[in-house]
Amino acid sequence: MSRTSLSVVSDSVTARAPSKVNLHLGVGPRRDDGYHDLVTVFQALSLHDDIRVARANEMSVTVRGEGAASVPADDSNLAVRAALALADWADRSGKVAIDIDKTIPVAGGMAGGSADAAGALVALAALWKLDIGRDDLATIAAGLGSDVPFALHGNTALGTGRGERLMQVLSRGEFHWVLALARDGLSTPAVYHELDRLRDSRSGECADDAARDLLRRPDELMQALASGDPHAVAPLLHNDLQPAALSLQPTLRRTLRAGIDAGALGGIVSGSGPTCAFLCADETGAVNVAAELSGAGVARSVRTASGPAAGTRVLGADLRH
Ligand SMILES: C[C@@](CO)(OP(=O)(O)O)[C@H](O)COP(=O)(O)OP(=O)(O)OC[C@H]1O[C@@H](n2ccc(N)nc2=O)[C@H](O)[C@@H]1O
Ligand SMILES: Nc1ncnc2c1ncn2[C@@H]1O[C@H](COP(=O)(O)OP(=O)(O)O)[C@@H](O)[C@H]1O
Repeated sequence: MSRTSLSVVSDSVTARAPSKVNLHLGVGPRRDDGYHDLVTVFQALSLHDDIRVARANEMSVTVRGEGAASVPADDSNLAVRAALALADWADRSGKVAIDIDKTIPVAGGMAGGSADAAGALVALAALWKLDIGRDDLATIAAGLGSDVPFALHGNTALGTGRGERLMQVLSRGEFHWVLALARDGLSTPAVYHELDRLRDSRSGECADDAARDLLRRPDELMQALASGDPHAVAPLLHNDLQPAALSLQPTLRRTLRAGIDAGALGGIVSGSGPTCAFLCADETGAVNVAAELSGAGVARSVRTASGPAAGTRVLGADLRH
């Protein structure tokens, strides 16, 4: 090894973190700690955020891109919380400048904040050259939010517990999606709360049998994913949070209908919403559906994306000799 390469120092590292859609989201009754047990199938999508971390004299965060104005630029930013949690694990100071380039809609049900947290963890582990295993990283991630472990993991996975316990799901080929971004976001706790309210108003306490049913593993969907056939997957898309999201934002019904009318195989509210995700037969189909949806005036903006996408990974480091 030459003397030059021995003294190479990375000044900054950039990580890319994916968004997600829940192809299946089964939600159990509210637990005593306020969370809900889930059985969910996550798929990571190509729509991503880039998170750059650089050595600095103090902690700072800047956010640009999609919805940047509504993202906190203080200690409540999930990427800052992630940096502080990792610094604590490594027993070092968290003096870094974090720069987030957002493409994932904020408060859109696509886990953008979780992606930024995962990006900060992966980029900083590389910048600081930490000897940290996947399990420790996943434990720190789960402490930051239920969706953060999946943002690290990527691909397609079955999530249980709060959504933080993951098992890889076999998914063949590439799936093509159209995403209809809404004008206003939806708060995740508010949507879970609305689901509880709707369930309570229907039947009082959730019976044990009914709760077990809600948390059944979606085997048919998992077989369809393994077949790689979007026609088989589309009718099996399911989201228990969808009625709650529609109750809080009734105009989403029109968006869902417009996507199907435009030729999508299936449409669903993504997680807690309000982004609507449409599964299409192929890439050309997705481009056509996106064009028609854009013209229908039912969304703030329309994107195409593919999945499964890789988990959070380092893109590159800026080196100083
Ligand atoms: C709904 C989902 C579906 O994947 O994603 P989004 O649509 O928000 O992206 C997730 O469950 C969101 O996960 P995440 O956004 O990480 O939530 P957390 O920070 O852990 O929790 C925020 C709040 O959501 C509610 N919550 C979250 C997860 C869960 N299993 N049960 C819950 O009841 C709780 O009210 C909690 O206080
Ligand atoms: N880095 C971040 N990016 C986006 N939102 C963040 C971030 N840090 C904190 N937040 C807060 O988290 C909330 C949820 O954002 P987000 O993760 O984008 O949506 P969702 O939970 O619907 O997937 C936002 O309203 C925002 O106030």
